[in-house]
Amino acid sequence: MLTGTGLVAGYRRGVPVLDGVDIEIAPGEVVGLSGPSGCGKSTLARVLALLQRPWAGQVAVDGAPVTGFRHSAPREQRTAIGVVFQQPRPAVDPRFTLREIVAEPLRATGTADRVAELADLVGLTEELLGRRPHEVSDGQLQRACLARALALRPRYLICDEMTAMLDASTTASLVRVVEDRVAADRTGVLAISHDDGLLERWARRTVRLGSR
Ligand SMILES: Nc1ncnc2c1ncn2[C@@H]1O[C@H](COP(=O)(O)OP(=O)(O)OP(=O)(O)O)[C@@H](O)[C@H]1O
Repeated sequence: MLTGTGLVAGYRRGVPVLDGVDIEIAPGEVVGLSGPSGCGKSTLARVLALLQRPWAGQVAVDGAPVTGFRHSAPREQRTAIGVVFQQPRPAVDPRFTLREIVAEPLRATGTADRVAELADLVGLTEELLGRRPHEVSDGQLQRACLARALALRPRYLICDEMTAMLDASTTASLVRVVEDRVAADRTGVLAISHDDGLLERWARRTVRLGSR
């Protein structure tokens, strides 16, 4: 279980964006997260992905409380949680090929086979893997970002508006990739979206963050 308990987080002193949020994502479960623009969905995503330290409250991964965030997050906990953001371009190094982007988390273990397997999973051809971000579409780049997020077989996956910039067919295809991971590996998913229709189809239950 990936849990957040009593989470308080924000950017300006004394103005919390999250003010006591509780959330839990079980293995094999897709939890939707919706709410008006600015209510803190991405902030919650970053806290649960261990990329931002909450001011108060606790994140726990499979029962183990998280003590460090960002670079001080323990590797075992950091790699248990994959994350995909809305905009793929700021999330990648523009000098890398798609192959290098997908292979980034694998550098320590270094398996070329795994890159081929991941590319196949998300529908990237060998030819696309050789291109750089400016030579591919947003949808193709987002496929690479999803493959990168799945590279280390995370137990939890946070999709922060992953498909908001994409057309209906690419959206359906990426949602299918994630659904397959849920079915095959019992990955727990937090699916953040403005699109209530998408969450209705995708999530077993949806948590709504209030407006401020
Ligand atoms: N880096 C930052 N510095 C200062 N304020 C920020 C920062 N990031 C977000 N905020 C503010 O925190 C609040 C919550 O932002 P957040 O991105 O978490 O909301 P959201 O629900 O994901 O919004 P959206 O649906 O528009 O993406 C907003 O008022 C936003 O302006």
